[in-house]
Amino acid sequence: MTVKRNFFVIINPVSGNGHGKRVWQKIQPKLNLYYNITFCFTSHQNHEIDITHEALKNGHKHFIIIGGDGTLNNFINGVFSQQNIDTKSITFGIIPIGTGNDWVKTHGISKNINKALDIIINNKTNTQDVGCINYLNKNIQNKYFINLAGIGFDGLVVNIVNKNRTFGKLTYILGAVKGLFKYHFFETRISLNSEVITSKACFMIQIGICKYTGSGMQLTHLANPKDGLFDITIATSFYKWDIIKNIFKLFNGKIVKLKHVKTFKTKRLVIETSNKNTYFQADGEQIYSGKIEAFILPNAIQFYS
Ligand SMILES: Nc1ncnc2c1ncn2[C@@H]1O[C@H](COP(=O)(O)OP(=O)(O)OP(=O)(O)O)[C@@H](O)[C@H]1O
Repeated sequence: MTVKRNFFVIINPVSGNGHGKRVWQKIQPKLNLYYNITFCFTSHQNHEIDITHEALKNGHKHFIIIGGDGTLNNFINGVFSQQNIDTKSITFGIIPIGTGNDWVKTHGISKNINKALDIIINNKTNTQDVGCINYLNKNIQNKYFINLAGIGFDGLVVNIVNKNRTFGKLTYILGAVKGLFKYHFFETRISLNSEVITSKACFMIQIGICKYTGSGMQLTHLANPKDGLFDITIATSFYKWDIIKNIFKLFNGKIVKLKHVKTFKTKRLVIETSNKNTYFQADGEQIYSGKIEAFILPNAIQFYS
């Protein structure tokens, strides 16, 4: 008789408009056939971090996340904010039930619950880079991300979307439309690859590991999650009309070809922004603003895909 492996399941019951509980009831019997399961529902925002710490302390190394990009991001932050367990020995799979589910798009992980579950059961693992944000002028814990971090317009959209996610797939589009009436340019100074880039009218900075954000937009469409490098996109002087005119280019990746958009590859950068009301986001979760250093941890996570 083969010994069943232990898996720890984290379920966000409010993710993607509250389907978590139902999805869990549906897949629990199948999971029990293959694994010894311990599970925990999140009860408040960022609870995933404490749950992950506790599970790792209790010897768990294999995880299944039932949630969206935010739930996954909090799990990753739980993994990297502890020192007891070697992060490279940890594996995770995802059942994507969120609103945007952008990270899974890069890796071709199905949004069909049964197919996503089969990917975990097939036991084939992959690795990718992890981004780390270090606050240089504030005493705030590092923030980790596995998809994209952004400053400016997309940070504002995340701020809007996090207040109301009741519109399903349209949530991010409606957030972007609302953002059009609220955004402002910010002043920035970016140091990367021995170069300094300055702008008095920056619209958005993207720090990409993967390709998709905001429910399918491609702002770093050449990103390779395994090359040890960030894909940086910097858009300046983008006025309302420029956004409306180029809306389709946001989704097909051609946005990076416009004259106000510059792209770079780097493994480290430092960003300073002037305006206190400039929003920052990581994997669709709003994070603190400030002077930041972002650097990459090459192939630092192992997941089922
Ligand atoms: N019980 C809870 N009550 C309120 N918020 C919670 C709870 N559990 C987790 N959260 C928070 O919900 C947030 C959003 O979760 P998640 O991103 O997975 O779903 P989503 O926003 O619908 O999907 P996506 O990010 O893919 O668009 C996360 O910040 C998470 O910490």
